[in-house]
Amino acid sequence: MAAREVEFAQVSFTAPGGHCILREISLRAAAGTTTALLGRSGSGKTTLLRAVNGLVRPTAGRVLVRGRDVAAMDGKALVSLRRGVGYVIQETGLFPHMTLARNVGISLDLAGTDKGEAAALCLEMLALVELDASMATRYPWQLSGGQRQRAGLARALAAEPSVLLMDEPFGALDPITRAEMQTMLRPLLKRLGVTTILVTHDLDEALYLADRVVLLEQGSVVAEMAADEVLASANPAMQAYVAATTRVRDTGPGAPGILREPA
Ligand SMILES: Nc1ncnc2c1ncn2[C@@H]1O[C@H](COP(=O)(O)OP(=O)(O)OP(=O)(O)O)[C@@H](O)[C@H]1O
Repeated sequence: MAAREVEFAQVSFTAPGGHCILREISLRAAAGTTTALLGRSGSGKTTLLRAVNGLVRPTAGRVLVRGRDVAAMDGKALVSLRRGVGYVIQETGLFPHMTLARNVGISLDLAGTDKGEAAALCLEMLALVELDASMATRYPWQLSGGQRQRAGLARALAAEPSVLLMDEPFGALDPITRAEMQTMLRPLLKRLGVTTILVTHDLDEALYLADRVVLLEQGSVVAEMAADEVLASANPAMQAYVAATTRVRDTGPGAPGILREPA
């Protein structure tokens, strides 16, 4: 069986006010696979994702990254964990006062990488996400949204993480740029063999990028399956999600491709 890079074991999280946000979630992400977290707004996707890098501490259960319990980690161990766990968010989190080269190189600086080597690695990272080397001297505000997302991804990958967390990374992009990003990302994730957990509201994105798909409702997992099983799934929650988010779906050869209302 493939190694389990990330494992949630009976993870619950109750916010200080008593609001139960995650309920006994048990999931496993095998090394090198991509798992998409789907679910309506407020279902707990981001909270679950942030439990992997220790930004959220479960009130019960354990989150294991490569077999190590994140909750048991102290300051130093957490810093080292986060170095191995890339984090990409919709707002990119790029530092506005730093050029792309510095933004991308920041994890290398922190790791004490030699300056010349870091500069070469930055260019390598930009090439990896298909950004021209001339972008290295630009500031984030001198880039388009799609270029900023590529830079955010380059920064996350620079530290060679074994786990990559992506929280609606392309949510703010226009459909064409979003599709370009997905096309770039899919082979890249496979090539790097990074274990990815992706939060998305976009079913097509989940089906295109992920090996496994998990559906959350009110903090509980209500469906979990291989991506290629989703459209034909007999799981009522998954069926309802697919129906509610789909207006056009090619149902095979000769499909009319016309717009239809969700059931
Ligand atoms: N630290 C916290 N304290 C209190 N409530 C919280 C906290 N973090 C999240 N919540 C609440 O937990 C619920 C789940 O939030 P979360 O951001 O995980 O959902 P989500 O599925 O990612 O939503 P979206 O798709 O809109 O980003 C929401 O009701 C949110 O208001």
